[in-house]
This record gives sequence, C-alpha cells and structure tokens, in this order.
Amino acid sequence: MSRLRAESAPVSLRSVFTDCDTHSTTRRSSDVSLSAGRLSPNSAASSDHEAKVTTQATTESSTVHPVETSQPPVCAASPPSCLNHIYFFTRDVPDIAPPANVKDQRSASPASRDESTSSSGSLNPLAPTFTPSFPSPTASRLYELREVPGKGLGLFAATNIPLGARIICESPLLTISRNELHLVWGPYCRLSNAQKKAYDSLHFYNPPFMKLEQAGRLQLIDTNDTSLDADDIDEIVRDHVRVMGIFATNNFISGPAFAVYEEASRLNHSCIPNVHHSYNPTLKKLTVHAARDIYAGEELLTNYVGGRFTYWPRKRRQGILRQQYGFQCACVACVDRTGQSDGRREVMANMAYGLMQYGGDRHGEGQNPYIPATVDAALRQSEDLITLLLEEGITNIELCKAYRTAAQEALKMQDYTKARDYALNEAEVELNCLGAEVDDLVKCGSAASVFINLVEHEMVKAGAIEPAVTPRKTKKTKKTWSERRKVKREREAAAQKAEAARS
Ligand SMILES: C[S@@+](CC[C@H](N)C(=O)[O-])C[C@H]1O[C@@H](n2cnc3c(N)ncnc32)[C@H](O)[C@@H]1O
Repeated sequence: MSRLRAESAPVSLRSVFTDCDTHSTTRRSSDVSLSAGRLSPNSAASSDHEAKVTTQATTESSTVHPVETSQPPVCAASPPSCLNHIYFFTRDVPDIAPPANVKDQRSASPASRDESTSSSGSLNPLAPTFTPSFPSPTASRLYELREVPGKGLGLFAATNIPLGARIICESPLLTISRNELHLVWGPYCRLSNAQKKAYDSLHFYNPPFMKLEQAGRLQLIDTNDTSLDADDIDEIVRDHVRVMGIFATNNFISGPAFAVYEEASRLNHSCIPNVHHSYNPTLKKLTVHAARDIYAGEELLTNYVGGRFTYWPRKRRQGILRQQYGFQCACVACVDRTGQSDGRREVMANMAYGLMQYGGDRHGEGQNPYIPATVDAALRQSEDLITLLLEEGITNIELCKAYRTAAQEALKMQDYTKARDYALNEAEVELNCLGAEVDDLVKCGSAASVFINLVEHEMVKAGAIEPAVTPRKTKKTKKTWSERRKVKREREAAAQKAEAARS
C-alpha cells in the first residue's frame, strides 16, 4: 500500500473523473479503476465509488505502485485509486495496451462465440438476472473474525449472505489526507487508548521498497531533539515504522483521503472476490457488499488490486501482492495452472483496450485486432467481454463498465430494447456493489440511473416507448431510479422472508 511519495505515482482511481470533482480524487477520466482503493493492500479495491467511472484499463491500485524516490516515505497504496464508483472506458489507457505483437486470440478464447450466436446465442450476456437466492439475513452481524491458516485473521460469513447485501458500513479509524505515510503519526497520536489498541492490533507488514525506517529517521531529524540518545532514537523509529507499516498494509482509499478501518481492514484478498468494498462519499463510510451469494462459513474476500489489475495475468498480480502486502496469493485464479484464467484475462484486457480505442484515440490502429471495425462488432465484443467476466466470476465494477459499453453500442445501433436491458443489468450490478446511495455518481452523470433515463429518452424520441406521464408538480421530489429500486428490493426481501417463515 504505501509507498514513498505517492503523488508521483501513477494515477489513482479517483482521479478518474476530471469533470466531476465532487470527490476529486475519485474520478478522472484517465485512470482506470484499480484496486480497492487502499494505499496498500487494501487500497486497491475499493474506492469503488470512484472506480465506476473510470476507464477500464488504466487504473492502478493505490497502493501498489512503489515509487523510486529519495523523498520521505509515504503511503504506498495510495495513489489514487478509488475504486468505488468509477468506471468507464476512456481514452488514456496505456497500461492495458496489448503488447505490439498481440495476436487475435478471440478464436482461442474459451468463451468465444461464432457469428451465428453472437447476439442471442447460448452465451447471452443478457441472461444474468443478479437476483439473490438467499432471503435477506436477519442477523445483526453478518460476519465474524477468525484465524485463517497462512493468512492471519480474516472475516467469515456468519450466515448465508445474499448477493448485494451490505455486510459492512464503517467509519474510518484513522485517516490521512494525502498518500504520504509520514502523515500517519500525528493522527495516530491523537487516537484514544482504545482506538490505539485497535489500530495496533491490525496486521503489520513492512514492504522493503517503502524504506519505512529511513522515513522514520527523517521524521526525527525534523524534530531536531538533541536530548535523544541512540537507544531512544531506535525505539522511536521502531514505533514510527510500526505505525506506518500498519497503515500501509490496511488502508483503503476513502474519498479524497486514505483510511484504515477496524473491521474492513481484516478482509483478506482474492483475485475473484466475493465482496466489493468501496468508499461511499454520501455516507462517508466504507461499505462492503456481497458481490455474489455467499454461504455461511465462507471467507469474505475482497480485491486489493482491482481496476486494470483485474486483467493482469497471475504472475503480475502476484508480484504486486507480494511486494505490497507480503503474501503469495493462492486464490482460484492464481492456482489455475491450466492457463484458462490467464488466457481469459488476457483476452479481456485486449477487448477492453480495443473498445476504448474504438471509442476514442485509435492509437495503434492496425496493430490491434481488437479494435472493432463497426458498431455491430463493438457491441458483440462488449458482449463477449461481459461473458468472459461472468465466466471468470468477476461481478463488480468492471462488469458495470462492460454493461455500460454494451448498452452504449446497442443504443448506437438503435437496438433500444437491448440497450435498456444492458443498462438495467448495469444498474443491478451497481446497486449490488455500491448500494443505493450513489448521489456522487448521479451528480457526475455517471450513475446507472442517469444512463437509463438517457436510454429511455432516446426510446421516446424514436417512438419505441410512450413518454412517461409527467407527474403534476408537487413539493415532494420524485424518487430516483435507485430509490425506487431500493423500495422494490425491500419489498421483495420482505416477501421472501414471509415466504421463508411460512415454509
Ligand atoms: C489488510 S490485512 C488483512 C487482514 C489480516 N489477515 C489480519 O490478520 O489482520 C492484509 C494482510 O493479510 C494477509 N493476506 C491478505 N490476503 C491474503 C491471502 N489471500 N493469502 C495470504 N495472506 C493474505 C497478508 O499478510 C496481508 O499483508
């Protein structure tokens, strides 16, 4: 997570949206969503809110990029990432670019489909309904902390958790405003004793590239205290290293800041996560949602390195995780020696990059067989990307982005029904990953609900649907799409509960 001088680091997720700077760090078009949004380990995954907007290819996890510099150390993880709501393909995605000798592997892809099945065949990406199969849980606490062999502590489902359920909604324990680890000491000293105890109990890792000891000593030079002897200095440096190392290993990108959480920082990593973490600027809390149905007893696993890292091959992902967090990932995707997972991810990277190039800067055109030649081909490629994501078990913000792209291409083809269906799927995934409080995305114009309105507007213009009857103006404001959806979900959950009680 932490690194020295993160500012110079690559982009963060947050920076994904240039023109929507409510949470400035979070969205900027040139970033892709990287990771979970932590500076360090965790930072990658989650500033989901941020992640949604970005491009798919460029992001980095905040934590993950070590910066070679002689500056004082900082948070590694941070660069920018926030994954939360940011998604979308933009133009600037060099990191995801396929190598120059890229070959068209579509035909080799396990999920490739032939032309005859392209839009409506058995791999129909419209099929998923994202409907949870468990009733809403009644337990007040959905998870418990347990030891996990080889991983330290981790969080486990204490009950069956349905897709989309909010598992954690937590305020930060310690926050710093920039990704510079030396900033952690001040806020740490201001914690209460109980908070310090909680902080000190979190996992400590000292990533060698962060040179934390050097950083601690530099901080002491600043104090210029001549009364300290060598032992005092060693002890103080050890304390600084511990406090910075804990932050580096446990922080999440949290809006414009970086924060460590008492509960969420216990989440371990998987490259095929079953939960999605994201900082919610409306709630000012980190939320963790079930990205699929999770059975009681399963470990809750988030992705420390989301965004563009999603598409990286196993070795590259593992390298980052080893460097930043000091562990060897042994998730299903990382132990797959058949090459299927890596093959899928490589094809997905090429497809995502080709779609971005198609929609924007066609740099390298002619060399990249994944730049679609027509709108129809772009639609099919985005559908294939969805299929591959689903096959790989990735049901988070990257999937949102892919649905949006498919919906946009369908709209260009004036296939309004399909455009709306994909937009609705995107909205489902958004709701499952982020919850209904996406005011920041609505404000930026990137929320799924905003896009659905646009699609419906186009449908009305084309005469495909009747215009909605304009309600008489009253003082009461109209419910947003996501609010209506939330109410519907609550009703469905209540009905399921009643049904479960009856049986
Ligand atoms: C944010 S902490 C997660 C909670 C931590 N396991 C604990 O005991 O508090 C990150 C650290 O957890 C461990 N970890 C996370 N995911 C892991 C995985 N998939 N395999 C092994 N260790 C993992 C690594 O030591 C990593 O530095």
